[in-house]
Amino acid sequence: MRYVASREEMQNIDAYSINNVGIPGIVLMEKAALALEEVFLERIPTDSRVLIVTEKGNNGGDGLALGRLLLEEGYTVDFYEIGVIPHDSDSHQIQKHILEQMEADFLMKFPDEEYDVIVDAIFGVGLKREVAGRHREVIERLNQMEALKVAVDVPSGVDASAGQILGIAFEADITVTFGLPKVGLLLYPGADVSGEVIVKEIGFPNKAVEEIAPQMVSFTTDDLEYLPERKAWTNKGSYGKVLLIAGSKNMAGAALLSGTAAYKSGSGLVRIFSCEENRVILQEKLPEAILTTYDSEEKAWELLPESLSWASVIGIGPGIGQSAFARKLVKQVLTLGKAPLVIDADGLNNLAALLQEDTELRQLFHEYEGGMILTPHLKEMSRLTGEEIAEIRSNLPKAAASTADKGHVIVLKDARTIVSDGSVPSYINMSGNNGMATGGSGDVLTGIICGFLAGGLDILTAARLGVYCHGLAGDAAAKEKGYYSVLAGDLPNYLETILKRKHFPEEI
Ligand SMILES: NC(=O)C1=CN([C@@H]2O[C@H](COP(=O)(O)OP(=O)(O)OC[C@H]3O[C@@H](n4cnc5c(N)ncnc54)[C@H](O)[C@@H]3O)[C@@H](O)[C@H]2O)[C@@H](O)CC1
Ligand SMILES: [K+]
Repeated sequence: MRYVASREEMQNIDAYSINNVGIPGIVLMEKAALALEEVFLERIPTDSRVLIVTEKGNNGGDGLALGRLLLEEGYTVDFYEIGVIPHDSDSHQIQKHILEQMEADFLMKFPDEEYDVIVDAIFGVGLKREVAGRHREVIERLNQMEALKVAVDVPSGVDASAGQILGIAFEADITVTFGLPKVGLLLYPGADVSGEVIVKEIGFPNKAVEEIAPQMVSFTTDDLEYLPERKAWTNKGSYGKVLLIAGSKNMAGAALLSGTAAYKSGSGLVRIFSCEENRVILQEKLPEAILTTYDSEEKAWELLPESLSWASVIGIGPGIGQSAFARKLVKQVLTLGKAPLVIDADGLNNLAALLQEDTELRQLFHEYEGGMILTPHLKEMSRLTGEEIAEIRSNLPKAAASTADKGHVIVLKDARTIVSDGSVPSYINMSGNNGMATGGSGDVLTGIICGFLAGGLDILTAARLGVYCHGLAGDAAAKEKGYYSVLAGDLPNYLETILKRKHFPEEI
Protein backbone atom coordinates (compact mmCIF):
# COMPACT_ATOMS: atom_id res chain seq x y z
CA MET A 1 0.00 0.00 0.00
CA ARG A 2 1.38 3.39 -0.74
CA TYR A 3 0.27 6.88 0.12
CA VAL A 4 -0.99 9.31 -2.49
CA ALA A 5 -0.48 12.94 -1.47
CA SER A 6 -2.40 16.17 -1.92
CA ARG A 7 -0.57 19.44 -2.46
CA GLU A 8 -0.60 20.40 1.23
CA GLU A 9 0.43 16.92 2.35
CA MET A 10 3.39 16.91 -0.04
CA GLN A 11 4.43 20.38 1.05
CA ASN A 12 4.23 19.24 4.67
CA ILE A 13 6.33 16.15 3.90
CA ASP A 14 8.90 18.45 2.21
CA ALA A 15 8.91 20.80 5.16
CA TYR A 16 9.10 18.03 7.76
CA SER A 17 12.01 16.34 5.92
CA ILE A 18 13.91 19.61 5.74
CA ASN A 19 13.06 21.28 9.06
CA ASN A 20 12.47 18.38 11.45
CA VAL A 21 14.62 15.61 10.02
CA GLY A 22 17.29 17.99 8.77
CA ILE A 23 17.77 16.88 5.18
CA PRO A 24 18.79 20.01 3.29
CA GLY A 25 16.33 21.00 0.54
CA ILE A 26 19.16 21.19 -1.96
CA VAL A 27 19.96 17.52 -1.31
CA LEU A 28 16.38 16.55 -2.12
CA MET A 29 16.54 18.73 -5.22
CA GLU A 30 19.72 17.07 -6.41
CA LYS A 31 18.12 13.66 -5.93
CA ALA A 32 15.06 14.85 -7.85
CA ALA A 33 17.34 15.89 -10.70
CA LEU A 34 19.16 12.54 -10.60
CA ALA A 35 15.82 10.73 -10.74
CA LEU A 36 14.85 12.78 -13.79
CA GLU A 37 18.24 12.13 -15.39
CA GLU A 38 17.71 8.40 -14.89
CA VAL A 39 14.45 8.57 -16.87
CA PHE A 40 16.25 10.48 -19.63
CA LEU A 41 19.10 8.01 -19.86
CA GLU A 42 16.68 5.06 -19.98
CA ARG A 43 14.44 6.51 -22.67
CA ILE A 44 15.93 9.44 -24.53
CA PRO A 45 19.06 9.29 -26.75
CA THR A 46 21.90 11.56 -25.61
CA ASP A 47 22.09 13.34 -28.96
CA SER A 48 18.62 14.87 -28.33
CA ARG A 49 17.94 18.59 -28.17
CA VAL A 50 16.24 19.50 -24.92
CA LEU A 51 14.44 22.71 -23.94
CA ILE A 52 14.03 23.23 -20.19
CA VAL A 53 11.45 25.84 -19.20
CA THR A 54 11.65 27.07 -15.63
CA GLU A 55 10.29 29.53 -13.10
CA LYS A 56 12.01 30.72 -9.97
CA GLY A 57 10.54 28.23 -7.47
CA ASN A 58 11.93 24.85 -6.47
CA ASN A 59 10.26 23.14 -9.41
CA GLY A 60 12.34 25.43 -11.61
CA GLY A 61 15.37 24.53 -9.49
CA ASP A 62 14.78 20.85 -10.27
CA GLY A 63 14.73 21.76 -13.96
CA LEU A 64 18.01 23.68 -13.75
CA ALA A 65 19.74 20.85 -11.89
CA LEU A 66 18.46 18.35 -14.45
CA GLY A 67 19.80 20.53 -17.26
CA ARG A 68 23.27 20.53 -15.70
CA LEU A 69 23.28 16.73 -15.43
CA LEU A 70 22.05 16.38 -19.01
CA LEU A 71 24.77 18.72 -20.31
CA GLU A 72 27.33 16.49 -18.63
CA GLU A 73 25.83 13.46 -20.40
CA GLY A 74 26.17 15.16 -23.81
CA TYR A 75 22.59 16.29 -24.44
CA THR A 76 22.12 19.69 -26.07
CA VAL A 77 20.24 21.78 -23.52
CA ASP A 78 18.60 25.20 -23.81
CA PHE A 79 17.26 26.93 -20.71
CA TYR A 80 14.36 29.34 -20.87
CA GLU A 81 13.37 30.97 -17.59
CA ILE A 82 10.03 32.77 -17.56
CA GLY A 83 11.15 34.75 -14.53
CA VAL A 84 7.92 36.57 -13.73
CA ILE A 85 7.89 35.44 -10.07
CA PRO A 86 9.63 38.22 -8.11
CA HIS A 87 11.93 36.12 -5.86
CA ASP A 88 13.79 32.90 -6.47
CA SER A 89 13.87 30.14 -3.85
CA ASP A 90 17.20 29.50 -2.08
CA SER A 91 17.76 26.19 -3.83
CA HIS A 92 16.85 27.70 -7.19
CA GLN A 93 19.43 30.42 -6.58
CA ILE A 94 22.13 27.83 -5.90
CA GLN A 95 21.29 25.88 -9.06
CA LYS A 96 21.28 29.05 -11.14
CA HIS A 97 24.64 30.08 -9.71
CA ILE A 98 26.18 26.69 -10.54
CA LEU A 99 24.96 26.94 -14.13
CA GLU A 100 26.33 30.44 -14.43
CA GLN A 101 29.72 29.18 -13.24
CA MET A 102 29.48 26.47 -15.90
CA GLU A 103 28.74 29.22 -18.43
CA ALA A 104 25.47 27.64 -19.51
CA ASP A 105 23.41 29.85 -21.82
CA PHE A 106 19.99 31.13 -20.86
CA LEU A 107 17.73 32.08 -23.76
CA MET A 108 16.65 35.70 -23.59
CA LYS A 109 13.43 35.11 -25.51
CA PHE A 110 11.13 32.19 -26.21
CA PRO A 111 12.88 30.04 -28.84
CA ASP A 112 11.68 29.47 -32.41
CA GLU A 113 13.74 26.32 -32.82
CA GLU A 114 12.61 22.73 -32.75
CA TYR A 115 13.41 20.39 -29.87
CA ASP A 116 13.21 16.66 -29.35
CA VAL A 117 12.22 17.05 -25.70
CA ILE A 118 10.55 19.82 -23.70
CA VAL A 119 10.84 19.81 -19.92
CA ASP A 120 8.21 21.66 -17.93
CA ALA A 121 9.74 22.93 -14.68
CA ILE A 122 7.50 25.98 -14.30
CA PHE A 123 5.23 25.05 -11.39
CA GLY A 124 5.10 21.96 -9.20
CA VAL A 125 3.13 21.50 -6.01
CA GLY A 126 3.57 25.22 -5.30
CA LEU A 127 0.89 26.15 -7.84
CA LYS A 128 -2.18 27.45 -6.07
CA ARG A 129 -4.11 29.79 -8.34
CA GLU A 130 -5.14 30.24 -11.99
CA VAL A 131 -2.31 30.34 -14.48
CA ALA A 132 -2.47 33.65 -16.33
CA GLY A 133 -0.44 36.23 -18.28
CA ARG A 134 3.02 35.24 -19.45
CA HIS A 135 2.81 31.81 -17.80
CA ARG A 136 -0.31 31.02 -19.74
CA GLU A 137 1.19 32.25 -23.01
CA VAL A 138 4.29 30.10 -22.57
CA ILE A 139 2.34 26.96 -21.67
CA GLU A 140 0.09 27.53 -24.68
CA ARG A 141 3.12 27.72 -26.97
CA LEU A 142 4.76 24.68 -25.40
CA ASN A 143 1.59 22.68 -25.96
CA GLN A 144 1.66 23.61 -29.65
CA MET A 145 5.25 22.44 -30.15
CA GLU A 146 6.03 18.94 -31.39
CA ALA A 147 8.34 17.17 -28.98
CA LEU A 148 8.35 14.60 -26.23
CA LYS A 149 6.92 16.49 -23.23
CA VAL A 150 8.27 15.74 -19.76
CA ALA A 151 6.73 17.35 -16.67
CA VAL A 152 8.74 17.74 -13.50
CA ASP A 153 6.73 16.54 -10.48
CA VAL A 154 3.36 17.88 -11.74
CA PRO A 155 2.40 19.29 -15.16
CA SER A 156 2.27 23.06 -14.65
CA GLY A 157 -1.36 24.11 -14.34
CA VAL A 158 -2.63 20.95 -12.65
CA ASP A 159 -3.93 21.35 -9.13
CA ALA A 160 -1.98 18.60 -7.37
CA SER A 161 -4.78 18.05 -4.85
CA ALA A 162 -7.86 17.64 -6.98
CA GLY A 163 -6.75 17.19 -10.59
CA GLN A 164 -8.46 20.36 -11.76
CA ILE A 165 -6.82 22.39 -14.52
CA LEU A 166 -6.13 25.90 -13.23
CA GLY A 167 -6.81 27.76 -16.49
CA ILE A 168 -4.36 25.88 -18.68
CA ALA A 169 -1.95 22.99 -18.16
CA PHE A 170 1.18 21.66 -19.81
CA GLU A 171 0.23 18.51 -21.73
CA ALA A 172 2.83 15.97 -20.70
CA ASP A 173 3.67 12.60 -22.20
CA ILE A 174 5.57 11.68 -19.06
CA THR A 175 5.37 13.09 -15.54
CA VAL A 176 8.21 12.21 -13.21
CA THR A 177 6.85 12.80 -9.74
CA PHE A 178 8.83 12.73 -6.51
CA GLY A 179 8.32 10.69 -3.36
CA LEU A 180 4.62 9.91 -3.66
CA PRO A 181 2.07 10.03 -6.46
CA LYS A 182 -0.05 13.18 -6.19
CA VAL A 183 -3.84 12.93 -6.12
CA GLY A 184 -4.07 15.48 -8.96
CA LEU A 185 -2.04 13.28 -11.30
CA LEU A 186 -4.50 10.42 -10.84
CA LEU A 187 -7.86 12.19 -10.93
CA TYR A 188 -9.24 13.53 -14.19
CA PRO A 189 -8.77 15.91 -15.94
CA GLY A 190 -5.31 16.19 -14.35
CA ALA A 191 -4.62 12.56 -15.23
CA ASP A 192 -5.29 13.33 -18.91
CA VAL A 193 -2.44 15.84 -19.14
CA SER A 194 -0.03 13.89 -16.92
CA GLY A 195 0.66 11.10 -19.42
CA GLU A 196 2.62 8.23 -17.95
CA VAL A 197 3.25 8.92 -14.27
CA ILE A 198 6.62 7.70 -12.99
CA VAL A 199 7.06 7.86 -9.22
CA LYS A 200 10.67 8.29 -8.12
CA GLU A 201 12.06 7.92 -4.64
CA ILE A 202 14.19 10.94 -3.76
CA GLY A 203 14.86 10.36 -0.09
CA PHE A 204 11.87 11.71 1.81
CA PRO A 205 12.28 9.74 5.04
CA ASN A 206 9.50 7.32 6.02
CA LYS A 207 9.24 9.20 9.28
CA ALA A 208 8.17 12.33 7.41
CA VAL A 209 5.58 10.39 5.39
CA GLU A 210 4.23 8.59 8.48
CA GLU A 211 4.10 11.83 10.43
CA ILE A 212 2.02 13.59 7.78
CA ALA A 213 0.02 10.39 7.01
CA PRO A 214 -1.68 11.43 3.75
CA GLN A 215 -5.40 10.80 3.52
CA MET A 216 -5.32 8.64 0.40
CA VAL A 217 -3.67 5.32 -0.37
CA SER A 218 -3.35 3.13 -3.42
CA PHE A 219 -2.33 -0.49 -4.02
CA THR A 220 0.70 -1.81 -5.84
CA THR A 221 1.32 -5.44 -6.87
CA ASP A 222 2.85 -6.09 -3.41
CA ASP A 223 -0.68 -5.79 -2.03
CA LEU A 224 -1.74 -8.99 -3.76
CA GLU A 225 -0.46 -10.51 -0.52
CA TYR A 226 -3.80 -9.47 1.03
CA LEU A 227 -5.65 -11.98 -1.20
CA PRO A 228 -7.57 -14.54 0.86
CA GLU A 229 -5.45 -17.29 2.37
CA ARG A 230 -5.79 -20.80 0.94
CA LYS A 231 -4.76 -23.64 3.21
CA ALA A 232 -3.92 -27.21 2.29
CA TRP A 233 -6.60 -29.04 4.30
CA THR A 234 -9.71 -27.31 3.05
CA ASN A 235 -12.81 -28.10 1.03
CA LYS A 236 -15.37 -26.11 -0.93
CA GLY A 237 -17.06 -25.17 2.33
CA SER A 238 -13.93 -23.37 3.47
CA TYR A 239 -14.19 -20.65 0.82
CA GLY A 240 -17.67 -19.37 1.31
CA LYS A 241 -21.05 -19.60 -0.34
CA VAL A 242 -21.89 -16.74 -2.65
CA LEU A 243 -25.51 -16.06 -3.52
CA LEU A 244 -25.85 -13.86 -6.59
CA ILE A 245 -29.29 -12.44 -7.20
CA ALA A 246 -28.76 -11.47 -10.78
CA GLY A 247 -30.24 -11.50 -14.26
CA SER A 248 -33.79 -11.22 -15.51
CA LYS A 249 -35.51 -12.09 -18.78
CA ASN A 250 -33.05 -11.32 -21.63
CA MET A 251 -30.35 -10.44 -19.09
CA ALA A 252 -28.68 -13.78 -18.48
CA GLY A 253 -25.25 -12.32 -19.27
CA ALA A 254 -25.08 -10.21 -16.11
CA ALA A 255 -25.66 -13.28 -13.96
CA LEU A 256 -23.17 -15.30 -15.95
CA LEU A 257 -20.43 -12.66 -15.73
CA SER A 258 -20.77 -12.06 -12.01
CA GLY A 259 -21.08 -15.79 -11.30
CA THR A 260 -18.00 -16.66 -13.34
CA ALA A 261 -16.01 -13.87 -11.67
CA ALA A 262 -17.09 -15.02 -8.21
CA TYR A 263 -15.85 -18.54 -8.94
CA LYS A 264 -12.63 -17.31 -10.55
CA SER A 265 -11.82 -15.24 -7.50
CA GLY A 266 -11.87 -18.22 -5.21
CA SER A 267 -15.45 -18.77 -3.99
CA GLY A 268 -16.17 -22.28 -2.75
CA LEU A 269 -19.75 -22.33 -4.03
CA VAL A 270 -21.73 -19.92 -6.16
CA ARG A 271 -25.49 -20.04 -6.33
CA ILE A 272 -27.31 -17.91 -8.89
CA PHE A 273 -30.84 -16.80 -8.09
CA SER A 274 -32.47 -15.85 -11.38
CA CYS A 275 -35.55 -16.36 -13.57
CA GLU A 276 -36.35 -19.71 -15.13
CA GLU A 277 -35.66 -18.37 -18.65
CA ASN A 278 -31.94 -18.12 -17.77
CA ARG A 279 -31.59 -21.69 -16.54
CA VAL A 280 -30.39 -23.38 -19.72
CA ILE A 281 -27.81 -20.81 -20.69
CA LEU A 282 -26.41 -20.56 -17.16
CA GLN A 283 -26.24 -24.30 -16.84
CA GLU A 284 -24.42 -24.59 -20.16
CA LYS A 285 -21.98 -21.74 -19.63
CA LEU A 286 -21.31 -22.12 -15.92
CA PRO A 287 -22.12 -25.69 -14.94
CA GLU A 288 -20.27 -25.20 -11.65
CA ALA A 289 -22.98 -22.82 -10.41
CA ILE A 290 -25.93 -23.97 -8.33
CA LEU A 291 -29.11 -22.57 -9.85
CA THR A 292 -32.21 -21.46 -8.03
CA THR A 293 -34.72 -20.22 -10.56
CA TYR A 294 -38.27 -18.94 -10.33
CA ASP A 295 -41.02 -18.99 -12.95
CA SER A 296 -43.38 -16.73 -11.03
CA GLU A 297 -43.11 -14.05 -8.38
CA GLU A 298 -44.77 -16.31 -5.83
CA LYS A 299 -42.10 -18.92 -6.47
CA ALA A 300 -39.37 -16.31 -6.03
CA TRP A 301 -40.70 -15.26 -2.62
CA GLU A 302 -40.96 -18.91 -1.64
CA LEU A 303 -37.34 -19.70 -2.63
CA LEU A 304 -35.60 -16.52 -1.54
CA PRO A 305 -35.51 -16.98 2.28
CA GLU A 306 -33.77 -20.37 2.07
CA SER A 307 -31.23 -19.03 -0.45
CA LEU A 308 -30.47 -16.05 1.77
CA SER A 309 -29.94 -18.15 4.85
CA TRP A 310 -27.68 -20.54 2.88
CA ALA A 311 -25.35 -17.73 1.80
CA SER A 312 -22.21 -16.49 3.52
CA VAL A 313 -22.03 -13.62 1.00
CA ILE A 314 -24.84 -11.99 -0.98
CA GLY A 315 -24.55 -10.00 -4.20
CA ILE A 316 -27.58 -8.34 -5.73
CA GLY A 317 -28.13 -6.17 -8.75
CA PRO A 318 -26.49 -7.17 -12.04
CA GLY A 319 -29.21 -7.36 -14.67
CA ILE A 320 -32.20 -7.51 -12.31
CA GLY A 321 -33.95 -4.54 -13.94
CA GLN A 322 -36.07 -1.91 -12.26
CA SER A 323 -39.50 -3.54 -12.13
CA ALA A 324 -41.68 -3.52 -9.00
CA PHE A 325 -40.57 -7.14 -8.57
CA ALA A 326 -36.88 -6.20 -8.68
CA ARG A 327 -37.49 -3.44 -6.18
CA LYS A 328 -39.14 -5.89 -3.84
CA LEU A 329 -36.19 -8.26 -4.27
CA VAL A 330 -33.88 -5.56 -2.93
CA LYS A 331 -36.20 -4.88 -0.03
CA GLN A 332 -36.45 -8.57 0.86
CA VAL A 333 -32.68 -8.94 0.80
CA LEU A 334 -32.30 -6.01 3.18
CA THR A 335 -35.01 -7.47 5.41
CA LEU A 336 -33.90 -11.10 5.55
CA GLY A 337 -30.19 -10.99 4.64
CA LYS A 338 -27.60 -11.44 7.35
CA ALA A 339 -24.40 -11.93 5.36
CA PRO A 340 -22.02 -9.32 3.89
CA LEU A 341 -23.91 -7.76 1.01
CA VAL A 342 -22.76 -6.24 -2.29
CA ILE A 343 -25.30 -4.05 -4.08
CA ASP A 344 -24.59 -3.10 -7.69
CA ALA A 345 -26.20 -1.75 -10.86
CA ASP A 346 -30.01 -2.04 -10.85
CA GLY A 347 -29.76 -3.12 -7.23
CA LEU A 348 -28.60 0.44 -6.56
CA ASN A 349 -31.23 2.07 -8.78
CA ASN A 350 -33.95 0.17 -6.93
CA LEU A 351 -32.34 1.01 -3.62
CA ALA A 352 -32.27 4.72 -4.53
CA ALA A 353 -35.99 4.64 -5.27
CA LEU A 354 -36.76 2.69 -2.10
CA LEU A 355 -34.72 5.06 0.07
CA GLN A 356 -36.84 7.94 -1.21
CA GLU A 357 -40.23 6.37 -0.79
CA ASP A 358 -39.97 3.87 2.04
CA THR A 359 -39.10 4.93 5.60
CA GLU A 360 -39.02 1.35 6.87
CA LEU A 361 -36.49 0.50 4.16
CA ARG A 362 -34.30 3.46 5.10
CA GLN A 363 -34.03 2.04 8.58
CA LEU A 364 -33.27 -1.48 7.32
CA PHE A 365 -30.60 -0.02 5.09
CA HIS A 366 -28.87 1.92 7.85
CA GLU A 367 -29.11 -0.91 10.35
CA TYR A 368 -28.02 -3.79 8.11
CA GLU A 369 -25.66 -5.78 10.29
CA GLY A 370 -23.80 -8.03 7.88
CA GLY A 371 -21.69 -5.26 6.33
CA MET A 372 -22.52 -3.70 2.98
CA ILE A 373 -20.62 -2.62 -0.13
CA LEU A 374 -22.30 -0.33 -2.66
CA THR A 375 -20.65 -0.07 -6.08
CA PRO A 376 -22.22 2.91 -7.88
CA HIS A 377 -20.88 4.64 -10.99
CA LEU A 378 -21.44 8.39 -11.03
CA LYS A 379 -25.01 8.25 -12.37
CA GLU A 380 -26.05 5.66 -9.80
CA MET A 381 -24.31 7.68 -7.09
CA SER A 382 -26.26 10.74 -8.18
CA ARG A 383 -29.53 8.78 -7.88
CA LEU A 384 -28.53 7.52 -4.45
CA THR A 385 -27.50 10.84 -2.96
CA GLY A 386 -29.47 13.38 -5.01
CA GLU A 387 -26.25 15.25 -5.82
CA GLU A 388 -25.55 16.44 -9.36
CA ILE A 389 -23.03 14.33 -11.32
CA ALA A 390 -20.81 17.38 -11.90
CA GLU A 391 -20.69 18.03 -8.17
CA ILE A 392 -19.76 14.41 -7.44
CA ARG A 393 -17.10 14.47 -10.14
CA SER A 394 -15.55 17.68 -8.79
CA ASN A 395 -14.41 15.81 -5.69
CA LEU A 396 -14.78 12.04 -5.96
CA PRO A 397 -12.99 11.22 -2.67
CA LYS A 398 -15.24 13.58 -0.74
CA ALA A 399 -18.40 12.26 -2.41
CA ALA A 400 -17.46 8.67 -1.58
CA ALA A 401 -16.40 9.40 2.00
CA SER A 402 -19.48 11.42 2.89
CA THR A 403 -21.85 8.72 1.60
CA ALA A 404 -19.85 5.96 3.24
CA ASP A 405 -20.22 7.82 6.52
CA LYS A 406 -23.51 6.06 6.88
CA GLY A 407 -21.69 2.85 7.79
CA HIS A 408 -21.17 1.29 4.39
CA VAL A 409 -18.25 0.85 2.04
CA ILE A 410 -18.68 2.88 -1.14
CA VAL A 411 -16.94 1.87 -4.35
CA LEU A 412 -17.40 4.98 -6.49
CA LYS A 413 -16.64 3.78 -9.99
CA ASP A 414 -15.04 6.14 -12.48
CA ALA A 415 -11.86 6.17 -14.55
CA ARG A 416 -10.20 6.34 -11.12
CA THR A 417 -12.35 4.40 -8.72
CA ILE A 418 -12.45 5.52 -5.09
CA VAL A 419 -13.15 3.13 -2.21
CA SER A 420 -14.13 4.56 1.16
CA ASP A 421 -15.72 3.45 4.40
CA GLY A 422 -15.80 7.05 5.56
CA SER A 423 -12.55 6.77 7.51
CA VAL A 424 -9.10 7.93 6.40
CA PRO A 425 -7.19 6.97 4.41
CA SER A 426 -9.52 6.42 1.49
CA TYR A 427 -8.38 4.35 -1.47
CA ILE A 428 -7.75 5.56 -5.00
CA ASN A 429 -7.32 2.90 -7.64
CA MET A 430 -4.50 3.15 -10.15
CA SER A 431 -5.09 0.01 -12.22
CA GLY A 432 -7.47 -0.32 -15.16
CA ASN A 433 -7.98 1.44 -18.48
CA ASN A 434 -10.60 2.74 -20.91
CA GLY A 435 -10.93 -0.68 -22.54
CA MET A 436 -12.96 -1.64 -19.46
CA ALA A 437 -15.64 0.95 -20.21
CA THR A 438 -17.72 -1.80 -21.76
CA GLY A 439 -21.00 -3.52 -20.93
CA GLY A 440 -20.76 -6.09 -18.15
CA SER A 441 -17.47 -4.92 -16.69
CA GLY A 442 -19.23 -3.85 -13.47
CA ASP A 443 -20.92 -7.26 -13.17
CA VAL A 444 -17.49 -8.85 -13.15
CA LEU A 445 -16.36 -6.49 -10.39
CA THR A 446 -19.35 -7.49 -8.26
CA GLY A 447 -18.42 -11.14 -8.69
CA ILE A 448 -14.79 -10.53 -7.76
CA ILE A 449 -15.69 -8.60 -4.60
CA CYS A 450 -18.13 -11.35 -3.60
CA GLY A 451 -15.43 -13.96 -4.20
CA PHE A 452 -12.96 -12.11 -1.98
CA LEU A 453 -15.57 -11.71 0.76
CA ALA A 454 -16.28 -15.42 0.51
CA GLY A 455 -12.56 -16.06 1.03
CA GLY A 456 -12.80 -14.25 4.34
CA LEU A 457 -11.66 -10.69 3.63
CA ASP A 458 -13.31 -7.86 5.54
CA ILE A 459 -15.59 -5.60 3.49
CA LEU A 460 -13.09 -2.76 3.09
CA THR A 461 -10.19 -4.97 1.97
CA ALA A 462 -12.44 -7.03 -0.32
CA ALA A 463 -13.70 -3.84 -1.99
CA ARG A 464 -10.23 -2.28 -2.41
CA LEU A 465 -8.58 -5.45 -3.60
CA GLY A 466 -11.53 -6.33 -5.83
CA VAL A 467 -11.27 -2.99 -7.61
CA TYR A 468 -7.50 -3.28 -7.89
CA CYS A 469 -7.49 -6.84 -9.30
CA HIS A 470 -10.39 -6.04 -11.65
CA GLY A 471 -8.27 -3.18 -13.04
CA LEU A 472 -5.18 -5.34 -13.33
CA ALA A 473 -7.20 -7.95 -15.22
CA GLY A 474 -8.38 -5.17 -17.54
CA ASP A 475 -4.81 -4.01 -18.07
CA ALA A 476 -3.69 -7.53 -18.91
CA ALA A 477 -6.65 -7.91 -21.30
CA ALA A 478 -5.93 -4.58 -23.02
CA LYS A 479 -2.28 -5.50 -23.46
CA GLU A 480 -3.25 -8.51 -25.55
CA LYS A 481 -6.47 -7.36 -27.19
CA GLY A 482 -6.07 -3.60 -27.41
CA TYR A 483 -8.28 -0.98 -25.79
CA TYR A 484 -11.08 -1.28 -28.38
CA SER A 485 -11.68 -4.97 -28.07
CA VAL A 486 -11.70 -5.87 -24.40
CA LEU A 487 -14.96 -7.64 -23.52
CA ALA A 488 -16.27 -8.00 -19.98
CA GLY A 489 -16.26 -11.75 -20.60
CA ASP A 490 -12.47 -11.58 -21.05
CA LEU A 491 -11.89 -10.16 -17.60
CA PRO A 492 -12.45 -13.31 -15.51
CA ASN A 493 -9.90 -15.12 -17.69
CA TYR A 494 -7.26 -12.44 -17.28
CA LEU A 495 -8.06 -12.31 -13.58
CA GLU A 496 -6.50 -15.77 -13.39
CA THR A 497 -3.10 -14.46 -14.40
CA ILE A 498 -3.33 -11.73 -11.77
CA LEU A 499 -4.40 -13.90 -8.83
CA LYS A 500 -1.87 -16.53 -9.77
CA ARG A 501 0.91 -14.10 -8.86
CA LYS A 502 0.30 -14.65 -5.17
CA HIS A 503 1.42 -18.26 -5.33
CA PHE A 504 3.48 -18.41 -8.55
CA PRO A 505 5.22 -15.05 -8.79
CA GLU A 506 8.16 -16.52 -10.68
CA GLU A 507 5.95 -17.55 -13.61
CA ILE A 508 4.79 -14.02 -14.46
N1 LIG B 1 10.73 21.86 -0.99
C1 LIG B 1 11.78 21.19 -1.42
O1 LIG B 1 12.80 21.28 -0.87
C2 LIG B 1 11.72 20.37 -2.63
C3 LIG B 1 10.93 20.75 -3.69
N2 LIG B 1 10.95 20.09 -4.86
C4 LIG B 1 10.35 20.68 -6.05
O2 LIG B 1 9.79 21.93 -5.78
C5 LIG B 1 8.42 21.98 -6.11
C6 LIG B 1 7.71 22.90 -5.19
O3 LIG B 1 8.43 24.12 -5.18
P1 LIG B 1 7.86 25.50 -4.68
O4 LIG B 1 7.14 25.31 -3.43
O5 LIG B 1 9.01 26.44 -4.68
O6 LIG B 1 6.82 25.95 -5.75
P2 LIG B 1 6.77 25.79 -7.32
O7 LIG B 1 8.13 25.74 -7.88
O8 LIG B 1 5.86 24.69 -7.62
O9 LIG B 1 6.08 27.16 -7.76
C7 LIG B 1 6.80 28.36 -7.67
C8 LIG B 1 6.04 29.49 -7.04
O10 LIG B 1 5.06 30.00 -7.95
C9 LIG B 1 4.17 30.83 -7.27
N3 LIG B 1 2.84 30.61 -7.87
C10 LIG B 1 1.91 29.70 -7.48
N4 LIG B 1 0.84 29.73 -8.29
C11 LIG B 1 1.11 30.68 -9.24
C12 LIG B 1 0.41 31.16 -10.38
N5 LIG B 1 -0.76 30.67 -10.74
N6 LIG B 1 0.99 32.12 -11.12
C13 LIG B 1 2.20 32.62 -10.78
N7 LIG B 1 2.92 32.20 -9.73
C14 LIG B 1 2.39 31.24 -8.97
C15 LIG B 1 4.23 30.43 -5.83
O11 LIG B 1 4.69 31.51 -5.09
C16 LIG B 1 5.20 29.24 -5.83
O12 LIG B 1 5.95 29.19 -4.68
C17 LIG B 1 7.98 20.54 -6.13
O13 LIG B 1 6.89 20.34 -6.98
C18 LIG B 1 9.23 19.83 -6.59
O14 LIG B 1 9.32 19.87 -8.00
C19 LIG B 1 11.94 19.05 -5.09
O15 LIG B 1 13.10 19.69 -5.52
C20 LIG B 1 12.24 18.29 -3.84
C21 LIG B 1 12.58 19.18 -2.69
K1 LIG C 1 6.15 21.16 -13.62
